[in-house]
Amino acid sequence: MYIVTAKEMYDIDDYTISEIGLEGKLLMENAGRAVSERVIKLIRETEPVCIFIGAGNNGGDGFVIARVLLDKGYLVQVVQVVPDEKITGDALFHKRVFIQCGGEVSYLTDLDLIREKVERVHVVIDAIIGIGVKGVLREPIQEIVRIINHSKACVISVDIPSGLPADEGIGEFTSIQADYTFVIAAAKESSFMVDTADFYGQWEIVPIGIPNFVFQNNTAKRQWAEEDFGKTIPSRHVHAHKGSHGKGLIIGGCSEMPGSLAMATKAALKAGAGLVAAGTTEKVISMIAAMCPEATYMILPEKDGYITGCTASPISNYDAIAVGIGLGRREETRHVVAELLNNAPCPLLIDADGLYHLKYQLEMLKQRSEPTIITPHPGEMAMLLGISISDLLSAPFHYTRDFAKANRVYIILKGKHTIITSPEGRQAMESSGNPGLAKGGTGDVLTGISLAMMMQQQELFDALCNACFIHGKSADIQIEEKQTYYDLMATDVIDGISKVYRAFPCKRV
Ligand SMILES: NC(=O)C1=CN([C@@H]2O[C@H](COP(=O)(O)OP(=O)(O)OC[C@H]3O[C@@H](n4cnc5c(N)ncnc54)[C@H](O)[C@@H]3O)[C@@H](O)[C@H]2O)[C@@H](O)CC1
Ligand SMILES: Nc1ncnc2c1ncn2[C@@H]1O[C@H](COP(=O)(O)OP(=O)(O)O)[C@@H](O)[C@H]1O
Ligand SMILES: [K+]
Repeated sequence: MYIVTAKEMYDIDDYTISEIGLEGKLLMENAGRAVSERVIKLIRETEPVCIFIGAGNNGGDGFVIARVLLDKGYLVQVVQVVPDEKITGDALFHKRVFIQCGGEVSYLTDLDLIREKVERVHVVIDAIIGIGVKGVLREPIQEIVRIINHSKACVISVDIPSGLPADEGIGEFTSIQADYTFVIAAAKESSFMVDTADFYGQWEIVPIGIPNFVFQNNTAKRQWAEEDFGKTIPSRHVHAHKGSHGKGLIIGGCSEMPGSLAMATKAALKAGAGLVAAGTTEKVISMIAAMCPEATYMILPEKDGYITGCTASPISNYDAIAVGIGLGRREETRHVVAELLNNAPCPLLIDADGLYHLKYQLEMLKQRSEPTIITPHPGEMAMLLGISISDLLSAPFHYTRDFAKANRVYIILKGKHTIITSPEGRQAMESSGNPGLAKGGTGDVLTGISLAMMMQQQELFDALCNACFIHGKSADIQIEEKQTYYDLMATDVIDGISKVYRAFPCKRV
């Protein structure tokens, strides 16, 4: 599934029409038919339907839907909310076809009449405005939207709830509140944003015949799905030995936060790392060694229970290093992150307190020759950017892409929809997981899984997407099988990793 801005969608449509030769009328027919098929599954023929139609191509889709429903025997009324002369091009073509098939169209301006109509129908199909919306809805459309939103009818939007912007980062709008939205061809950014997602109601993408490569050439954003995990997760060779699956080091922990290191270490081993060492203070080692007997330990210098350095120890023979969890935010500890940024000769993942230390030395990111990965939650990402969390969440694709490109870093921005970004600006959204994960320690588990994935034979970007997939799916399976959103613990997510591998078996060579 691809994720697009309005401009990207228009480019995709234009290319399909002008270069491939699938005419706009045909795409509109496909769109209207695809939506109708879904509508027919949702509503009965006896339920009166009113289709509201606006001036653009979204309205054109509405005329196709009206024709298909009329033909199937549905009780369809069509209300045009703009005068006849505004209906042009492909939309006018499909309006004429609808009328030729016996359809009737009424242009209504009287808001009382519209209110009466809406009160009498069971279903409203909203084909007023699609991705072409500019600014806040003008009157009388704004009032019509208000009437529809106040009615008891089930509201089904075509492509996008009318009035809602397709792109992230647009603050001011008025919108239809849909119960269902059938999104045409590709997901729009706004369907994932905290402030806009709910307007869609339940939503689903309907394909309209645009070839895959056209999406690939026009957008760098997509959803990471089960099939992607299945295709990219590396096999475990029958002749494998522990060195085949990576030797990782996790540096973190302090006297007050020993558990986070234990969980990350355990998660890394459970997710498939061959060897994992935990680098921390002597005291923390004595606290956690029994929790994770499979790991090895590296004693690091400390002051008052906090790590103060790491490069005096042998860090050169690891395939990947993670730093930051449970590290603490003391100034003496900052040096640990600086040492690793300077010297880690392998992919370096920075999480949690490590990100606070990174803020003071961001310029070092560009100097690294090996990849760096950061795994912030929105609070940490906003801190790194120097903006508010709400600003970040209004346009997360934009902010993370700019930061990743400017600092040559991979980012996992965690949340309900986690966004993974490469230094080139490629972006994937990974949406598994559930509110049970909103609990301390689950981020540490993701760090461990990510470290394990970074050391397997797969592209780094895919590795990070797969780590998020394993983490979220593990939580989902635990909730399906035994736990609830209340009692899911980070350690349960570690246990669930086995279930993910069982449910989605990896290839074996
Ligand atoms: N070939 C294509 O481009 C295809 C487009 N499709 C549909 O076409 C839609 C996009 O069509 P358009 O580009 O014609 O745009 P829309 O139909 O989304 O909206 C444009 C119309 O809305 C009016 N409008 C915009 N902002 C307004 C505001 N604030 N208040 C009141 N009126 C406002 C404009 O004056 C214009 O008449 C998609 O969402 C999708 O439903 C599909 O039919 C598939 C093929
Ligand atoms: N409501 C939610 N739905 C899905 N995933 C969630 C939700 N809340 C949290 N998560 C996931 O849980 C993890 C929390 O990480 P983080 O905030 O760093 O936790 P901590 O540092 O306390 O371990 C992230 O992977 C995030 O994507
Ligand atoms: K619409």
